[in-house]
Amino acid sequence: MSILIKGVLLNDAVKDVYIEKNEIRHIGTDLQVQADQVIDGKRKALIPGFVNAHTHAAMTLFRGFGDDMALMPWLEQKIWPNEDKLTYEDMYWGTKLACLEMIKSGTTTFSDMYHQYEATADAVEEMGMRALVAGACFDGFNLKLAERCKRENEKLMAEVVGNYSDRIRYAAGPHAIYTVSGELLKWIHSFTAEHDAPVHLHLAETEGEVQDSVKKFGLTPVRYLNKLGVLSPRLIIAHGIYVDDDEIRMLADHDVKVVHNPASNMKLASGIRFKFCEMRKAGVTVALGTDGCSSSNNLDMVEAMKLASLLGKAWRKDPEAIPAGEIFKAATEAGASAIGLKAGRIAEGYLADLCLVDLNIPAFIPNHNFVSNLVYAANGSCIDTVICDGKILMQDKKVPGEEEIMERTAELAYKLVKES
Ligand SMILES: N[C@@H](CCSC[C@H]1O[C@@H](n2cnc3c(=O)[nH]cnc32)[C@H](O)[C@@H]1O)C(=O)O
Ligand SMILES: [Zn+2]
Repeated sequence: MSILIKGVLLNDAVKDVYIEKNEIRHIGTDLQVQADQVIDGKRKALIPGFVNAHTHAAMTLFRGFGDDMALMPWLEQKIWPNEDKLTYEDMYWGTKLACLEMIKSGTTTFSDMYHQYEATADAVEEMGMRALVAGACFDGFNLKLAERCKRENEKLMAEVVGNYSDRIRYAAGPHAIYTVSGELLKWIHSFTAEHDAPVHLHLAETEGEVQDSVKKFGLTPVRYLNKLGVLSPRLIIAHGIYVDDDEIRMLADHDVKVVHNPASNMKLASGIRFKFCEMRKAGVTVALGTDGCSSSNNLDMVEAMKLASLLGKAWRKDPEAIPAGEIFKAATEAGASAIGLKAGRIAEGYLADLCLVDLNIPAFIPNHNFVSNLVYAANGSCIDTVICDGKILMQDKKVPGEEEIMERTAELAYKLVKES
């Protein structure tokens, strides 16, 4: 299987890009190669596929449900009681809708933390995307439940993870420090060290979480994790809003990855002063995510880039903070490196996870500065073609089977919420 993209705009020059199997093989001008498929890149730009580094895919089912609430009442009153009722079918179709939405807005990889590992993985497998799927758990500081979480993760590793293609990888998914005991966090740290797997955790998301952490553990969230000995390069923390300078240094020293979720942080009013610049300066890998569709309420990484950049400028009163090129890197290269993928860049030898952007729309006219237009002027609907793992997932803005996915998910979500 090979693809030749002819005459496409790439970093301000017109290039040909040749893809063989799942890799970018050659980048040049006027490449004379035979390919199974040829894509005309005229009036299109080539970018790496986005990496949505924190989401709960099947939360598409709860889009528009439980709006305008703060994190804890939203989770406790609206989300958790309904998540308990999710069936395999709900999860599978909810994830398919998330994949559809992500493909349509240029995301090729996402890092997920939700229920029912297999339902998520089955949907991702069929949609052709890449995902880091977390074996999510919380023990509520209950020893019996902690044991259950351990057995579930062991079982996933022994019997489930290997059934999927290498587009799907396993992470452990302890939910947060207010729902998961220190003992379980430590167990997860050593279990994942043995298997060299990432750990995906919500951390330092609200002021309330920090206050509770100080009350309960005598330490702020990052210091608490440091004391438990679970900070590592495999740890991916979502949110990380409430961290001081010493904690940023701890994150940098242990090469912990941080995911900024601007839409969710603003909608739940969790906090706006995400320290993007300080973290980058300290050498922390900062990726970008949307979070789930009940707090986001979409999975559009183009929109997330704009929100992150503008929010960062606004609270600092500094228009020079987080320029377009920097947030574009967070949404691509940093996301890929956070989850350990050789992707997020267009270079020979990198994974063929790519998007063609339609330049024939008002947001790209004039095109003095492509990255500026992409971040500040466009939204996810500018994406025309998506390639993941060397296969075309969308062409001319059409994804095969999209009508069925929308119909099925709408029905299931309606039933779920109506019965709540
Ligand atoms: N309770 C599950 C695992 C949790 S999945 C991840 C959870 O994170 C929830 N969630 C979504 N967004 C956020 C957020 O911003 N902060 C904290 N939790 C969130 C989501 O609704 C879901 O319940 C089990 O042990 O089987
Ligand atoms: Zn989340």
